[in-house]
Amino acid sequence: MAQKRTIHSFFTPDPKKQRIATIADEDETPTYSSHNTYPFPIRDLSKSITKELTSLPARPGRPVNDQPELDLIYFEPFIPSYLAKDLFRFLRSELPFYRVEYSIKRFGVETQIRTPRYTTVFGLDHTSLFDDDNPSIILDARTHTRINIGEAYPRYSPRPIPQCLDALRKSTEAATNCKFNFCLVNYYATGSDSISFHSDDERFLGREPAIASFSLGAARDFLMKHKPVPPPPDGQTTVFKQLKLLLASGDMILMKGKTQANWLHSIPKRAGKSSQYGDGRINITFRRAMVKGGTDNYYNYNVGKGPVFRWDDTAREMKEWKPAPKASLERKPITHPKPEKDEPEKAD
Ligand SMILES: O=C(O)CCC(=O)C(=O)O
Ligand SMILES: [Fe+2]
Repeated sequence: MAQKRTIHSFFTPDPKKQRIATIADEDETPTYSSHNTYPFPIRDLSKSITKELTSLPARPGRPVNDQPELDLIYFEPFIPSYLAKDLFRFLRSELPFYRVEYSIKRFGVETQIRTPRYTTVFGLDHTSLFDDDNPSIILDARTHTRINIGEAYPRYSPRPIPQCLDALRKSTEAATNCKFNFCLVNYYATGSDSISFHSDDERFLGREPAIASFSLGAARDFLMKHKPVPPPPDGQTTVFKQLKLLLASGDMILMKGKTQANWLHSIPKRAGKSSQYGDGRINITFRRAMVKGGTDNYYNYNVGKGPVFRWDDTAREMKEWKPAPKASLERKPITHPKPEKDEPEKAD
């Protein structure tokens, strides 16, 4: 059910409120979303920000549908800029990222592909549910009986959407009247990171999928072009215009209807000056996968089997992240079980 919106929610909030609603509220003890599939616990948004997300979008969306089979709603912005800036920094610091490599057959030759951006993903397809009381348990969505995760999802164990992204998912669902069970995140570290022309038209998304796509951080061009069409028998060719939208921090594009079946989109590499955020940009997409194959596909291409990366605020870049080594048995003071007074609490 869509939440009811008040008229004032369509205006940018009053600047006084901006100071109160900070992401990491100093007076609040932080809480975390934890799960056995997460490399580390993921910090939750403060209560005030979580509440503020329920009153979005900052502006109503405008339809962009002036070309054949193009069906977009453009929220400019969905998230007001002061909040988008905090959310960008928060998510960049708190989420685990991956730089996935995989191989595909290109013209019959096995080719190694390195994804030219950092990615991460959370969610579970429509056939299953995380148990609300114990998210390490997955239930069959129809019968609500426990499923064997290793049998149903043999390659990757699904990850629940952490609170910091789930709050935005709920707000997006209320604003669009669409349902989403997946959240994919891209981090473009510099202008050299990109995504090439593609459409999100996988069968596991069902017919006419709706995809909500958020931008945070540096502005980047979003290009759209129509898929090639066979020439009609009368020889007349339709001319499609290519679209170029400069996506700014806080903007959201809802792609729906026939868009994915007929149009391609990309974020090309870009040269030139950095914005106030440096070159970093986060893209968040909410989607709805219908079958188990979709879950496997999303984890395979957005998490993979490689190392975890985490933002390092001193180095100001993503660094490979490794769990802190556990104190090994040999290092435990077996002969003197009581630690010395000035021994640090943690061995590592
Ligand atoms: O970064 C973006 O705006 C687009 C990302 C995208 O198209 C995708 O992840 O499928
Ligand atoms: Fe896409």
